[in-house]
Amino acid sequence: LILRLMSPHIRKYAAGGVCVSTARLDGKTALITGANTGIGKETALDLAARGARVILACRDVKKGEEAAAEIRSRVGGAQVEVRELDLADTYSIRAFAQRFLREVSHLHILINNAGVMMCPYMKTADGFEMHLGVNHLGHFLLTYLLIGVLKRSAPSRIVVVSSLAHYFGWIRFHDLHSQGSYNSGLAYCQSKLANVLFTRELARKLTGLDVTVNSVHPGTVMSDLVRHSTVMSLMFAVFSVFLKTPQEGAQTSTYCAVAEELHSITGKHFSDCAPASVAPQGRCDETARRLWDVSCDLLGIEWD
Ligand SMILES: NC(=O)C1=CN([C@@H]2O[C@H](COP(=O)(O)OP(=O)(O)OC[C@H]3O[C@@H](n4cnc5c(N)ncnc54)[C@H](OP(=O)(O)O)[C@@H]3O)[C@@H](O)[C@H]2O)C=CC1
Ligand SMILES: CC1=C(/C=C/C(C)=C/C=C/C(C)=C/C=O)C(C)(C)CCC1
Repeated sequence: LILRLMSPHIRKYAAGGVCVSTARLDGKTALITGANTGIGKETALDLAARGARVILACRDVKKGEEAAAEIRSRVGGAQVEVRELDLADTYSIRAFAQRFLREVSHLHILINNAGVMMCPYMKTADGFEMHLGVNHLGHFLLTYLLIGVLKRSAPSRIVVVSSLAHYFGWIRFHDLHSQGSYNSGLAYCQSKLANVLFTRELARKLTGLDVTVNSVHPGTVMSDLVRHSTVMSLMFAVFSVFLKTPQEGAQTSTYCAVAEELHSITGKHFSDCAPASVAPQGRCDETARRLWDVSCDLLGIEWD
């Protein structure tokens, strides 16, 4: 009964920061990975409502089309398109980028949102551990392939959806793919720390080019992310009143993508539409550079 009485107050508190920017995005193009559900879908809806052409990059085109139809029904005149992208397969990422670059001339907002959490030990098509492969390496390659169009479209922004979970991660350079020992929670935390370190190093490399990159903790959000963990699914069900809705969880991604006051802010981390602190292991330039070099080697690319 107490919880029920308190519920509206808890909900108001749990909802967190709101993006109050009224910035319009008419004539702008945005690309969001994993936009068929959860935080990505709500971010896509918000950007579409601001007038952007929004490309939903999804591994399951059918699910993507369902999300696009929902967005069109909620936002009159929404310009949303679905393209196939499986971040667990570098062939798919390259095919996606090739088609994208053929069909789309500008890209003003890239949101690296897709993610997998606490899955059983699995490898991507290229033999990368799934968390590292999808959450970090897949987005690393995608960003590499799209950096030219982002530069040509400047001012442009990259938003990397990381997590507070990066605090509990460290980069295990001696066993990046967890072949020696695997803990699904730690593998997730490692990949979210990689997101923060990637943001840091990319921001350094893009200095002066009017392409910014910031990372985000969306909050603890009720979504399909916990699908692989029974314990987490139960916790989410029990604590649901404390969790953000996906719409609330999308606020900080949207804020980093559109807020006027962030036009020249880069290499920073945000939560609840405000600057947030980064764990010490996420502030180490040497680790960021080392991870960058290892990622290039694994993907067979050169990116200075
Ligand atoms: N929910 C939370 O509490 C928190 C979430 N985050 C981060 O927010 C981001 C969004 O998560 P959220 O919306 O909660 O989770 P969801 O599980 O609802 O959404 C994740 C999205 O990523 C997609 N995805 C997974 N694997 C791949 C792949 N191989 N290729 C392409 N797309 C893929 C999923 O597609 P499909 O539907 O086909 O599986 C889905 O669209 C993630 O990066 C997550 O780490 C961070 C902190 C907390
Ligand atoms: C125990 C507990 C909570 C549960 C937290 C959980 C389950 C966090 C999950 C975080 C995730 C999934 C991060 C992803 O990057 C709440 C709701 C804060 C309320 C207070 C007690």
